[in-house]
This record gives sequence, C-alpha cells and structure tokens, in this order.
Amino acid sequence: MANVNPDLRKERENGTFSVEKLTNLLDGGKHVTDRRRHVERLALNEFSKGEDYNFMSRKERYISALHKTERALRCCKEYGLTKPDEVYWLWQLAFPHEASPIQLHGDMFLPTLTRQGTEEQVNKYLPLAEKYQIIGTYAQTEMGHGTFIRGLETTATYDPQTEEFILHSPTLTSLKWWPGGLGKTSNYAIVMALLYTNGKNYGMHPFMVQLRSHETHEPLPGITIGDIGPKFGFDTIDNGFVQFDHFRIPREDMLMKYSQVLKDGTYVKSTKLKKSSYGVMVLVRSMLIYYLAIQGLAPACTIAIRYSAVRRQSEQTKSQLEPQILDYQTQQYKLFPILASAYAVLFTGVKMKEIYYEVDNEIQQGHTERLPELHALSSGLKALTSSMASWCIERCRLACGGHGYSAASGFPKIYVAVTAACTYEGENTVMLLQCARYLIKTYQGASNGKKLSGSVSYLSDKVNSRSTITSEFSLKSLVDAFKHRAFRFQACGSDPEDSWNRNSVVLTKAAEAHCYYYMVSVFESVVEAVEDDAVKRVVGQLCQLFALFAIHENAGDFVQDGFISNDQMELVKWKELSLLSDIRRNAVLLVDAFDFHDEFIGSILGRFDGNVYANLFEWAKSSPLNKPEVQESYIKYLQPLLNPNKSKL
Ligand SMILES: CCCCCCCCCCCCCCCCC/C=C/C(=O)SCCNC(=O)CCNC(=O)[C@H](O)C(C)(C)COP(=O)(O)OP(=O)(O)OC[C@H]1O[C@@H](n2cnc3c(N)ncnc32)[C@H](O)[C@@H]1OP(=O)(O)O
Ligand SMILES: Cc1cc2nc3c(=O)[nH]c(=O)nc-3n(C[C@H](O)[C@H](O)[C@H](O)COP(=O)(O)OP(=O)(O)OC[C@H]3O[C@@H](n4cnc5c(N)ncnc54)[C@H](O)[C@@H]3O)c2cc1C
Repeated sequence: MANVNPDLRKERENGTFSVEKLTNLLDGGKHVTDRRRHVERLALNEFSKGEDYNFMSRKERYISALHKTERALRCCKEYGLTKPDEVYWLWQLAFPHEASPIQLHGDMFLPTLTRQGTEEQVNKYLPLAEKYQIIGTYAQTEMGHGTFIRGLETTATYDPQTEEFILHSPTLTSLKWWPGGLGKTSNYAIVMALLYTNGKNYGMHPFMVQLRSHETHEPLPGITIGDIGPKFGFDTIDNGFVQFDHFRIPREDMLMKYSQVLKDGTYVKSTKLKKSSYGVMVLVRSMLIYYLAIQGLAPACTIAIRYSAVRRQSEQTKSQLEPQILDYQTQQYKLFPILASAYAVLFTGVKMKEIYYEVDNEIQQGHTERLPELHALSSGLKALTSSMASWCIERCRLACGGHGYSAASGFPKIYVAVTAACTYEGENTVMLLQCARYLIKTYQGASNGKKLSGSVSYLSDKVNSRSTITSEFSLKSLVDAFKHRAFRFQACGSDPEDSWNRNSVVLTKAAEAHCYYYMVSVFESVVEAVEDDAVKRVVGQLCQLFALFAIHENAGDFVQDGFISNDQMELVKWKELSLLSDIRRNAVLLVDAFDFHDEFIGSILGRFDGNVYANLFEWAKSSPLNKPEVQESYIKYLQPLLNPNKSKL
C-alpha cells in the first residue's frame, strides 16, 4: 500500500510471524479467509461510499439503515449468500457497529419461530418471513419487568367460544418496552405473555402476533405502538413499545411445539423440555461472545495499538524523534492485556458457537441433558465477556488521549453498542447468579460423589493445593491456577446454611472464576493445536499474558490460601512485564491479523495506513458546523452581542 505512515511500515517489517497464517487460524482455515474476503469485496462495492454516520441526526440514521437493509437483502439474493457467516460478513460492512432495524427478525424472531413453532406453524410463517413479507421482532421485556420473567403481566386469555386468545396489557407496567424494531419497522412480533385458560395461569408462552396492516402498515385496532425514544446508542434501531387492548388472535397462533391449548381450552404441558420458552435467550447469549470480540474488543485494540505506533509524544530520544507512545511500558500495560483479552474472548466465542450447535442438535433429538450446563456457561460468559469488553474499550479510548474522545476515533459508536450487551439478554449480575446457581448445585452433587463431565468436571477432580508455576510459566500450570481458584470459590459459595442473597456477591465471583478458568483452558487448547511455530509462539505469549494479568489483578484469590507463594507472585509480576516487551515487537501485526477493513473499524486513528493527522483535518473540515462559514445562528444570537450596530434585531 502506497503512503503508509513510516512508523507503521517499520512495525510491519519487524514482525516475527506470518500475519496471513494467524488470520487463517482466526477464521478457521484459509478457505474461510478467502471466502470472507470475497464476500467483503462485494459488500465494499455496495456500501463503502455512504454518508458519515457522525454527522447525521437520529431520524436520518434510522432511514439510512432501512435503505441499507433493503440493499443488503438485495445483495444477499443477487450473490446467493445464504450461509449465516456469509450473511454476517456482508451485514457487518453494511452496518459497522450499528444494527439493522430488522436485526431482531433474523436474530430472535426466526429462531423462536423455528424452535418453538409446530411444523404447521413453521410451514405457514417461515416462507413469508424468509421473503421479508412479514418482519418480526421478539417482544418479551415490559416497562416493569425485564429480568424477572415470571413477573411479566401481559395476558393471553383463551376464549373457547371463538377459539381465540385475547391479548391484553392490564397495567402501565405491562406495556412491552424495548424490543428492537418494534416501534416502526416490524409488522409482526412473537409476544411472550402469560397464558390463561379455564381460569388458570400457566406462565409465559410465545404467541405469533400481527401488529400492523399488510396494506397500510397502520397498527391494527386494539394496538398502540411506537418508538421508545433516543437511547445511549443503537440509533439505527427503533426499539419500541406496544400496548394491547383486548386484541384477539386465533388459537393456532400460540407457538405450540412444546405446550398446547386444545380447542376446548385444555392445557397440555410440555413433557419434552423444561423452560422451553427460554430457549432463544440461550442461543443469543451463546452467539454474543464471539461478536463481542469481533465487534468490540478486536476493533478497539486495533485502533489504540495502530494509533500508539503512529503517535509520538514527549521528550526527544537520541534519534531526535519523540518516542512512539507504544514504547512506553505503561501504554503497553494498558493495551497488551486488552489485546490478549480480544484473542481469549474470540477463541471462547468460537468454542461457544460449536457447543451451542451440538447441544441444540441433541435437544432436537429429544436429549436435553446438557441444556442446564449450556445455560449456565452461556449466561456466565455473556456477563463476563460483555463487561470485560466494555471496560477494555474505555481503556483503549483513554490510551488515545484527546483524539480518543473525538467521534473520529470510532470509540463512541463501538462503546455504546457493546455496553448494551451488559444489559440485554439478561442483565449481567443476574446472569452471573444464574451461572452460580448451577455451579452450587453441581458442586453439591460432586461432594456427594457424583462424577461430572464437561466444563464442570474439575468440581469432581482432585485439585492441587500448591501451584506448579515456575519461571517457565507453562500454560498447563496457568490453567491449573485458574482451576484451583474456581474450585475454591465454588466451595466457599456453597454454604448451605447461608441465604442466597447474603451470599450473592461471592456467588457472582464464583461464577466469574469459573468462566475465567473456562476461557484460559480454551485459550490453552487453541495454542496447543497451532502448527506453525512462529504463530504458536505469539499466541502462546498472549495466552500467558491473559492469564498472568488476571492473576496479578486478583492476586488475593490466589495467595490467600497459600496456593501461589509470595516468590511465585514475584515471578508472575516479572514475567508479565517481560511479556510486554516480547509482544511489543509484534503488536501491530497482531491487530493486523484481525484483517478488518477501515470501513468496518470506522476510525481515523485506527486506519491501516496510519495517516491520521491529514485525515483528521479533512474530517473536521467536513463537519456540517463548518458549512457555511458564517452560520445563521451567528446572525440570530451572536451578532447582537458582538456587533450590535450591524444587528437587524
Ligand atoms: C451490532 C453491534 C453490537 C456489538 C456487540 C455485539 C453485537 C452482536 C450482535 C449479534 C447478536 C445478536 C444481537 C441481538 C440483539 C439482542 C437484543 C436484545 C434482546 C433481549 O434482550 S430479549 C429479552 C431477554 N431477556 C432476558 O434475558 C431476561 C433475563 N431473565 C431470565 O432469563 C430469567 O427470568 C431468569 C433466568 C433470570 C430467572 O427466571 P425464572 O425466575 O423463571 O427462573 P428461576 O431462576 O426460578 O430458574 C428456574 C430454572 O430454570 C433454569 N433456567 C433459567 N433460564 C433458563 C434458560 N434460558 N434455559 C434453560 N434453563 C433455564 C434455571 O437455571 C433454574 O434451573 P434449576 O434446575 O431449577 O435450578
Ligand atoms: C439495547 C437493548 C435492546 C433490547 N432489546 C430487547 C428486545 O429486543 N426484546 C426484549 O424483549 N427486550 C429487549 N431489551 C430488554 C432487556 O432484555 C432488559 O432490559 C434486560 O433483560 C434487563 O432487565 P431490566 O431492564 O428489567 O433490568 P432490571 O432487572 O430492572 O435491572 C436493574 C438492576 O437490578 C438488579 N437486579 C434485578 N434483579 C436482580 C436479582 N434477582 N438479583 C440481583 N440483582 C438484581 C440488576 O443487576 C440491575 O443492577 C433490550 C434492552 C436494551 C438495553
């Protein structure tokens, strides 16, 4: 590439491994990288020249997102992109760190329909939904309750006379509130409501509900619907509210794969799957982990590391140049653990996708044994990785000084999208407690001699009471340290005498400890499987840093019971700093390996060519506030002050 900033060029010449090989590893093979790049080229042809998001109003952002949605759907059809990954690659360049107003249609509406609908219902609605002749969302949360699903108030009361359900919002707090795309875009929703039949409440069930007319898009009589107003971010989505006033739907529109209501109103309980209505949340939580890495952590550290290689600040060195800020140990200590976390979350996300599909497949065959473990692991990891991503992005912003605060950095858009994931799909504290609930039960089972498998097998294993960490810092000894910590937390979190609430802070820590152990073991297994020596060395260093940073940050958890000695902790601190120097040499290449397009990252600071200053100046000049030179507001409000003689007012 011509005109690459000389500092960045030098960084790229000095690396010790093949970026292409690492990219292939991250993608899951060379053939995947090739295919991804092909799809991305198609996407760039369509979407690379758009209006700058930063200079648009919320309404303009929504309208532009709808326009892009229509074009993205057309591209997928034209180029025959049907596989989820291919659609995602195109979509990600159409909506960088945004979301389409129909995001929930694909992410939650279709999966709920296909997993909870009967064959007949799927045959009726899926073809229409796949052709976007109906666009749906997932309406569960209400103004008064999001977390506590059993507290939802929307009712679906069966009327055997007409064989219909009557949907009703009995209180202000029962208004559906938050569903993505509900406000203006969707004409259908899967509405989660309390099922009443023969005078009895059977709890939350899913209902297919038409909200708007097919002809005019007006809300149907009995439905009041709209957008909930501006939010922290996600301006491109019309998160909405809906109120039902005795709105009738046919009996056949309750999704009845698991539980049914017969014509006479008899309720037939699901025998196949406990908590079947909660299924799609497990899907989204499992998938999110990968997207938090690829949409949050990885682009944020790409921006901060490239910028730190280009930015020079403070006293001149012998070469007469101010140092690159990336050479400061403190800057490396801010950024390299985040780089390591990006890799850790990415590998964990890939693993969680695999596990989800395995368990989902088993559930389709009627085997539900692994669901509780998947629910616990996806809840805990969703919480741990989304909070990790949020604070890491903020740390990256701080690492970029003043320019980090400009929208030109790209951080505001990335941050507001990622931090939403700490709340949606289950608020993070609540999700950690769900994970802990399973761990405590499992630990108690293990204490009674039950042999465990999967992510919790360590609870029935013998754990070492002294760390085997030496100056070699083998990955096995690091995994072992996290295993010990997780085991110890489960043991002290599971005092049967204590009440749940009084123990809940330690329970959240127990869940985090379990998830950390899981992440470190996934990372270690990925490193072990790498064939190329040079790549293995650099990802091995990242794995060590990920683990050592967490040990240092949580030193008390490891030394309190004497598992890690004071001497070993000194070694940990020494090794952590020496890893910073090792990683320094490859830092830019390690972010290049994510293989992001500038159009996706959306940051002048993180440009591949490193030409930050000239582009920053051009971008500022293009701000609408700079056109025209003298603003109307001057005439109205400033001229009377500054130049009263000339003012016409
Ligand atoms: C675009 C740029 C963004 C960048 C960032 C990355 C973006 C990635 C984009 C792609 C990803 C897709 C994005 C989609 C957008 C998302 C939009 C958001 C949608 C929503 O938020 S939908 C609403 C979600 N709502 C929730 O999650 C509610 C949380 N609450 C609950 O889940 C439950 O109420 C509860 C679990 C907290 C408690 O429920 P309840 O009281 O009924 O249950 P108990 O505590 O009594 O437990 C009973 C037993 O059931 C088990 N259980 C609970 N849940 C499940 C489950 N889901 N599956 C299986 N089992 C479950 C419990 O563990 C209990 O078991 P036990 O054996 O009895 O102990
Ligand atoms: C961007 C975004 C998109 C969304 N999209 C959708 C959507 O498409 N469809 C949909 O249905 N919903 C959607 N939601 C709603 C979302 O799922 C809920 O907001 C979320 O589940 C949290 O519930 P809540 O708002 O009731 O939080 P609350 O439960 O009120 O949380 C408030 C505080 O109370 C604490 N708390 C609550 N219960 C407990 C407990 N038992 N123990 C300890 N602490 C507790 C929490 O930790 C938190 O600190 C969306 C939300 C956002 C922000």
